Amino acid sequence: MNGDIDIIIERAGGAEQVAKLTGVGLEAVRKWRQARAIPSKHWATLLRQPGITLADLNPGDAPADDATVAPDGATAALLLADGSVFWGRGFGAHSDGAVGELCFSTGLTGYQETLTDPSFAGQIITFTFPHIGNVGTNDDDCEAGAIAALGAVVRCDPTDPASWRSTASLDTWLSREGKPGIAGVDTRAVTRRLRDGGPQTALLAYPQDGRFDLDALRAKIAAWPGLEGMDLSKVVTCTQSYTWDQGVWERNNAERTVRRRVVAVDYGAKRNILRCLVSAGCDVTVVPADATADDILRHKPEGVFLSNGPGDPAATGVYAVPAIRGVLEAGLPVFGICLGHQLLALALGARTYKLERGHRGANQPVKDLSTGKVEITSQNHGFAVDDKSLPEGCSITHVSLFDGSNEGIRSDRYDAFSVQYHPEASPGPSDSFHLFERFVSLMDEKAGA
Ligand SMILES: NC(=O)CC[C@H](N)C(=O)O
Repeated sequence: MNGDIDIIIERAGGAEQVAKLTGVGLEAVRKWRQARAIPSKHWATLLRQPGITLADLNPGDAPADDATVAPDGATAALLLADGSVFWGRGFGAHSDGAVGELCFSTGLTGYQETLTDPSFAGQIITFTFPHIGNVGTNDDDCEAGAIAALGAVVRCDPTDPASWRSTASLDTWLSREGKPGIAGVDTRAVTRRLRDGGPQTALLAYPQDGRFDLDALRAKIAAWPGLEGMDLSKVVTCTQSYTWDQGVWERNNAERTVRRRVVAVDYGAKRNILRCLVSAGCDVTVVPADATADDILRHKPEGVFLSNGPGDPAATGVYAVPAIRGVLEAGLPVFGICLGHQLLALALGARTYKLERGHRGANQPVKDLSTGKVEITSQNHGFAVDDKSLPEGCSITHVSLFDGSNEGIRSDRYDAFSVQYHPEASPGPSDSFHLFERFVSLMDEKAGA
């Protein structure tokens, strides 16, 4: 791409146009800049070409720690706790500053499912795939009734939706849902920071008046306590029990006539988990996260499902663990996914910890230790079960082939098993659907069927 680019250097006291490069591409601009050894922090650009950002001209560079003035064209900013500022173009809803944990997701598809996955409450998502928003949004692909993530960080400006299924653009949908987005960010640089430096607090600002008081925004970042110790299930769970009867559209389970009564505890459940349970042969009643064992057993379930959800498992465990222990002692089959896996582990006496690098994306290889088979899985978690803390009578069943962390357990004493990953996919591969059938088999065995 070649065009005219005005180079503006920003120094204390003001900005000065120092060059006009005509008919050049990005490479020429980078070389121009390198030849003059202009550091990032004195570097701003007024770009004549749409679609080029400051990040294009600073590939891999740390953005300026002391940047205080938004470069021309920037309407939004992503500030990290380490002091860095990424400028970009805002879309979606205006925000004076959404603060939370910044994470990255490597999924190539499914941004709508990702943004609505309740497990992302308290988090700002950086999408490593550059084209986000290009197929728009619709009413069917939501994993919950609202967007759970605090905001979206993307590389390219979302284009007009190109899909017959789209009913609203990403921009319109985010606006409607009151969530901000920022485009034009060097998401590779953001991701490297998280990969190398671990999880950190960040703030996404897309102010209506276009003004950025960076000191005030940094104070907001400093005041955010972090996800550790935070129970967010209570924020995203349902307020009342309800039944769920919709299955997965591409799975026809009509041949299964015997159905099993399952209570699903909603710590922030994704809809596709409920659909998979129905398709595997379950009649599902969903109960709120703080349901006690008695509340659960009142529904006379044949099995209990523990859902995914946001936040720190240890914090949610304060009320979830006693309920799960009651269900285990009642002798019911139990199946947990993600937060449900972590809570089951806590109930069995193990510990959880915060990962150095969370697993988020639809390309995570997991080995099933009993069969030796590898499944490509969908994942979204920042905490994990500490293998070493598993008590006797509890086995490790699955392991991550990325970092060796725990991906699944089974109890020898109870009919209970769980996985850290998301067998319901959405988005992602459905290699692991068989786990829902395994849960139903446990209930069949119990019923003597
Ligand atoms: N998807 C989930 O259930 C996430 C579990 C938990 N909040 C974590 O980050 O590890």
